[in-house]
Amino acid sequence: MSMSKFQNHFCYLCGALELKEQKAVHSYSSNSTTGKESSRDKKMEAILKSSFGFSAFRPYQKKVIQDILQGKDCLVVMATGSGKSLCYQVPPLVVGKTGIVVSPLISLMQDQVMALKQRGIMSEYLGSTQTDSTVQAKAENGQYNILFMTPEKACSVPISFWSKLQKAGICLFAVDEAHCISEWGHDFRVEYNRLDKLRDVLPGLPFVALTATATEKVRSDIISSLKMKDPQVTIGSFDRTNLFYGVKSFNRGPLFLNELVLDISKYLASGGSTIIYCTTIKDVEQIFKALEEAGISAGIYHGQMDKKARAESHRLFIRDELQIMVATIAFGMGIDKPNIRQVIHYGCPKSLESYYQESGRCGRDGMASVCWLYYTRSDFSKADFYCGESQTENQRRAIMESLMAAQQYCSLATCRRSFLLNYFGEKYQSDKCGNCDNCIVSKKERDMSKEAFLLLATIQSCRGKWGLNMPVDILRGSRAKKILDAQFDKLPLHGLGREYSSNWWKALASQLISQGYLTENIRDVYRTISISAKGEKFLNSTRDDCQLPLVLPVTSEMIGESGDDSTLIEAGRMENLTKSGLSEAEAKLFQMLLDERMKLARSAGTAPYAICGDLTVKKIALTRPSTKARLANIDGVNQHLLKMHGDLILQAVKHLSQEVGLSLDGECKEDGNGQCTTARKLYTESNQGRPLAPAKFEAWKMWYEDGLSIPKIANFPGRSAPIKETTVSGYILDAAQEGYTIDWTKFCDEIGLTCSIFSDIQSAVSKVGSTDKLKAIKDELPEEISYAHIKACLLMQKCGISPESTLPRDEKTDEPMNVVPKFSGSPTSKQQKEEPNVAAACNPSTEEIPISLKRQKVCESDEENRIPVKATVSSLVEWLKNNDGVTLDNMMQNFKGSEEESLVAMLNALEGDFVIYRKNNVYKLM
Ligand SMILES: Nc1ncnc2c1ncn2[C@@H]1O[C@H](COP(=O)(O)OP(=O)(O)OP(=O)(O)O)[C@@H](O)[C@H]1O
Repeated sequence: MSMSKFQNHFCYLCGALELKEQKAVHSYSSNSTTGKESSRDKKMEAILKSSFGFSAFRPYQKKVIQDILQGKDCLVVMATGSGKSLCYQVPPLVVGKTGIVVSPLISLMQDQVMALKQRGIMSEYLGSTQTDSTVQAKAENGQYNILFMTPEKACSVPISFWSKLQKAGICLFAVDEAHCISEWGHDFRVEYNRLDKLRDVLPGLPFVALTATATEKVRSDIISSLKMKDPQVTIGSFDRTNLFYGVKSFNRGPLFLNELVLDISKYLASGGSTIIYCTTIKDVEQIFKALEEAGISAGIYHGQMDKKARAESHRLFIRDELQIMVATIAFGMGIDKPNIRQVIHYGCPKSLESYYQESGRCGRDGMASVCWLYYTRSDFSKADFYCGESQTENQRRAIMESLMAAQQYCSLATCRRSFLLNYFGEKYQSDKCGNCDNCIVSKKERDMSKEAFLLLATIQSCRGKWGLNMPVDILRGSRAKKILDAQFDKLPLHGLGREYSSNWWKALASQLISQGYLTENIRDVYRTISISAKGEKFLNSTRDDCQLPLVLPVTSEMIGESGDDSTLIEAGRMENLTKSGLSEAEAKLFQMLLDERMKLARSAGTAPYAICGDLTVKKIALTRPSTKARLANIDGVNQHLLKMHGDLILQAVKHLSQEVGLSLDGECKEDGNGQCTTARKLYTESNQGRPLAPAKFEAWKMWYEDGLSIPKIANFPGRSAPIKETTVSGYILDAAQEGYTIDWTKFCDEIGLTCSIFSDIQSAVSKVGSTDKLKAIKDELPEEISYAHIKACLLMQKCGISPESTLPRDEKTDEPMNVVPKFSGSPTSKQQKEEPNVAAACNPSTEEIPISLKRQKVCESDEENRIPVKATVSSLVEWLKNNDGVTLDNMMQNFKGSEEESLVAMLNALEGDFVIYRKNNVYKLM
């Protein structure tokens, strides 16, 4: 499609959809203002955190997921890296059915399956390279949350596969890279055209098409090809705000190669990945060799390599074993690596469409990343090469127009982002984005009216019959045959522009084209240049004694020539971008944590980004969490990551922070969507008691600090064999005995020690007459009263813990507690206190003092009303069930009997366990 057609289609597309989008946005916001989120919406949000680790949906994601869940067909056109995949990944987890995703490349599917598995999501792919013969059978039984398929496979599996899967449960059929359906798309795939056959096989199933590039023609092709019914069309912005755009002109040769290698070696230190795209295999090999000679290991990828070598190169790059990839654009669509920090184009690409796509492969995780384009003037004369296979004049014109747009982008003196977005039909609100070389480098400007006059006058003399080379050569005083033949050497202007290079004059011409003084015309694969009406006006108004000023920016190609020596600020340097917002020590820690992640990925046989994203590592470096709860609250940390690697990460954070001299639980300086708040110390070293046996200490730590329940500790993964729950509760009691703080309310709640059991144990002790022989006491009691109950009861009395405010009321009898003073001796003043003891340590120095407990009626309702309500883990969860979305203040209002610290401890424990999650300091149930 020609550039102008492309633009027109795009404008139409955006215009036509504006209304629909506005409606969607409106209905969405009015829903949200009612504050009544449906339970499905709540589940979506909970899954976003627990499975993906994210605290907020990106624009359009929620709307698309809601549409899919309502069974609607959807067409989603959103920029590369905007998060389209999440739109088909969340619904299967919400409804507990399989989502089918058709994807064009096996390598792409394998990478996605790898990343999903790291999130604990059941996922597999079916395609020619699948070696596990059980996958298909498991798939049809609905064992996967997400099943990827090549289009060939989707069309060739027997109908029985689909009918079985329908029985097991299927919730969507997604077609990724849906532009492959259309012959107008840039990657047409015949097999995609046969997917519509599945419409009849899977009636009523929502079909979801997703792509990053779709003109109106492609969009309607997708809709009709997939027989979509009244699809919901969502079009996101094409602005990749985290990408820096920069352009540099260069001269081919060893000098520039040295400069490039030097630049690359600087980037290496920052740890990010780089792709260098070349326009020819020769360039790929040359750069690869230059890097190799400088001792920099890089990957190489081009169409003439065999399949195996290409796959290996791809694998090493994806897994961060190689930081740099030098490639032709054959290294393309299968790149799903979110942490590419830099894409360099060595040579101008053939169109702005391909540049947007290729450069868009960096920064998919949203972190600051850079796109540099290096061009030489000779790149712009490759039209006949690109037109080589085109059949018609129209096709050739389209290719020429695309190349001219890319050339215009290179020569631009104004905001590059604004130019790019305008080209794709999206209006950019401002003249300056502040994140491209032209916006951040203050360019020198000067009056170039004299030079403009010379150039325009010479072009006028050529009468529009020539391209730009001829007038430039005339000005430079060339005596080439073509000049002599045309007698241009006789022109008075001949040789008047010798003081500037050809490229300088061409750079001036580019500016005069973009300002409308010159016009480029296409004639087959040739371009000619002529004066526009504006240019003529300028020429006519200029006389010897009076020349109107024409102030133009000195572009990078002009720098260094006759007075145009303005200095360019080094802009868009990666090392500055990735480490922005980090202090020197934090940057060091960030790098160390990236290395740790690499080790973890190697041992897990996966890619580092699949463990967790760079942005998450950066947030860990900024906040340095000391507990699982704090780690869980970081954006990007999901339940699976915490379970599999949480302990290792916390250990690494602890010792690496120490190494660089940073304290734990630092404040996040990034906005982080409210993720990073001031840390609160829950306990100090002095809270801890005497040394304990490691197993006991570990059990206490997991229970009290990490907030795990007794059954969870007993069955904690990673132990060679589970231990008994009674052993765990025994360990915790031993810790309490040694002076370690424990939350008695929580403990009694977990072991089921109620008022009436407590009372029964007291009677038994009284009957036996001593606390020495536990067995004798046990024998006096019903079977269901365990040793743990007896031990806890005795220790509570020993530690002076008041049972009336600690123990839950007996559910069966609902009777008032009848605690009879059975033990002899007199209580200490501490023991007589009626204040609740929530998180109390047993004072190890306390002598065993038999105590006499007062007879009380604490469970009576009037008494209950008088005593402020105190939270237990279960009562807190129950309350959150009915009051989802509450702040700590709300909780303190409700549980007036609980100290803030105790509430925070419980919340942290629940958060670390992924029972609840916190977003902007509002707590919600998962
Ligand atoms: N809500 C979110 N919050 C934070 N990060 C997110 C969110 N949604 C997606 N991401 C991250 O954004 C990155 C890009 O997402 P994704 O791969 O889905 O992009 P895409 O639109 O499919 O891109 P492409 O067109 O290149 O395939 C991934 O690293 C993903 O984990």
